[in-house]
Amino acid sequence: MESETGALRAVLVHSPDGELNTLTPDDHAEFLFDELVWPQRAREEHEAFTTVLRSRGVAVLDLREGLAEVCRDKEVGRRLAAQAMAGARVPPRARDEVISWLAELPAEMLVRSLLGGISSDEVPRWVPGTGSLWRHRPWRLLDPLPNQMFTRDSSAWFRDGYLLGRMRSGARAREVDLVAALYRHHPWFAGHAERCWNEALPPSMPIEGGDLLVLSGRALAVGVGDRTCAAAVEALAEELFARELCDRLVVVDLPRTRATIHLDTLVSFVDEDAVVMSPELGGRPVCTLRPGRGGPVLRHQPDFATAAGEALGSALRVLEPGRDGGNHRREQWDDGCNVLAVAPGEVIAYESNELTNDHLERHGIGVHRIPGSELRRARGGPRCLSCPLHRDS
Ligand SMILES: NC(=O)NCCC[C@H](N)C(=O)O
Repeated sequence: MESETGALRAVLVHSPDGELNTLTPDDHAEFLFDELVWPQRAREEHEAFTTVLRSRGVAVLDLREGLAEVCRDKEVGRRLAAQAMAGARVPPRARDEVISWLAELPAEMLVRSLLGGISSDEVPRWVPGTGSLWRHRPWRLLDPLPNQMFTRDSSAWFRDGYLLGRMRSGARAREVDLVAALYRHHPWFAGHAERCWNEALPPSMPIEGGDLLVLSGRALAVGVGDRTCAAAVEALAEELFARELCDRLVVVDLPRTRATIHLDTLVSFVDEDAVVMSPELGGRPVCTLRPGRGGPVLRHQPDFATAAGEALGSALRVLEPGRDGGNHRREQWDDGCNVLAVAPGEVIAYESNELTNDHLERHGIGVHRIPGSELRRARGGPRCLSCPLHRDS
């Protein structure tokens, strides 16, 4: 992966399912959803998204199906069950038995439980250790993963390898275990097991894929804000520079608000030399990190466009829908700036963001408009819903 806009050849997605059904008015915020969504409609919207991808010749791997394939190997299934149970609400004396029960389920059912969560009363009575309170006061034994559909955040590909997310919120931490298992065991990724660029970085330093933009085969842009911390970026720079994978990080300081959780909520590439960008990003502090003898060397930059243009080697065209008037902040909240390029000058966007989409079309960008009335309630757009695995360079 050496760009954000080269013709998209393969992508990892996750079609939402049972994990959306389990949210309640009391806990949706804890799971980083601003509202409850209508699961069936969200699924249909997601299907509309993958239909466009397939119609453009993109190979689509669905995480749910891919995981079921890898869990047919019982050892892999057992390891995933054990990982899930390590953080689950299960009394210690029943843990091994519950792991064995899960590991023996058909692969599809195991995957459904890992994604959708488990209530204690779903565990069959014959599993030893599932005693009295267990039956009479059922509890959520394993939390669901309703944000798994935002495959952008749990991992990100750069060059011929990938970075695994270190998620800021516990509600998303387990997503990474599932993606890591897919990369380790699915035939699509044969030969890539050793290509995780940030394996050595500790989980205590959060970094999420939505904060990473691939500027070129030598440069990344990284947002530091609500989700990704400066320490993680510093460590990432050291790691990538030491491996000589990259020689420039453009680091953008993001506002810490719900509307601006990741860098890609404020900017995405729409063409080789063009971005759609919220005017809010324009005034943010930006610097570059480059390799130096005593560690990464920091240089302040006037703004994102200048720093990114320098990395690209040519001026960046900045399309700012709000500059023409109209209430762009409303659309930014609904992921107007979070579009997925399927080829240079051709993007997928939510249809409701009319001001932004019209602006892009006036500037020569082709826009595939998809429905997103339910999906956008979780604060993620088409870019968030996709993890590109391969693009033309
Ligand atoms: N890259 C992105 O902006 N991803 C969207 C993440 C939305 C999810 N509900 C979250 O708060 O993490």
